[in-house]
Amino acid sequence: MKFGVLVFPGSNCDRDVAYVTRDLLGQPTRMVWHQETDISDLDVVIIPGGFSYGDYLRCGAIARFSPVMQQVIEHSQQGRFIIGICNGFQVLTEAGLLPGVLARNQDLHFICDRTPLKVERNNLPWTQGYAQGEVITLPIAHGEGRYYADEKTLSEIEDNGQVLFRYHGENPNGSLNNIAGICNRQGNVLGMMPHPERAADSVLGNSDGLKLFQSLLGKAAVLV
Ligand SMILES: NC(=O)CC[C@H](N)C(=O)O
Repeated sequence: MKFGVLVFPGSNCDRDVAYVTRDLLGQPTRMVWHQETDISDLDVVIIPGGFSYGDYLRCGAIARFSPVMQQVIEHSQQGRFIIGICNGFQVLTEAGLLPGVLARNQDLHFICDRTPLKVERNNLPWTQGYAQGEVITLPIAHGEGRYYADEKTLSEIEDNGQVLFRYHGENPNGSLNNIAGICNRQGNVLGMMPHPERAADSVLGNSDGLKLFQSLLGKAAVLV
């Protein structure tokens, strides 16, 4: 399965995630500079964490205008897999590929921590390696992670089962309904604030994030 990791000026988790897909999982992986316009060779697009364009204005607000994003939108329309992690989640909401927004954390501080998460739904390629309701721990590191959506959107994503991960116990940033990760209606686009790539190698003492990438392997790239 071929993975592509988008690189914007200011991305800083791109190599970490490529280490997971290429070195830990042995999958072909290439870095995709944000000015590229042909990503048709990819099965999975990863939008990594970081500070794209310095995250001035609003996180992800400039990155979504990068040339590659038109191809990312087409990739999603074809039902192929896209995962946005942290800054990548922010880019996906800014691009309109996922509903809602990520606003400044409730206490206005940048948070760097480890947090328990509940897997809300395990019948998607992303999460099928986990048990339904399993509690895992992943690192978080963000200043704008407070998930917000208007009432109608929020009840739609809840009713459609689009919430895949919820903060368990303490809510670190004030996200509505403790939301930490959601997918689009079709399930092929996933955005999450926690960093699974930072908890994928057991040498780091926690590999709860590895299954997220592992679960995808061998799955049809196109969901209906
Ligand atoms: N780790 C990240 O991707 C951080 C995203 C963004 N810069 C924020 O602070 O919210």
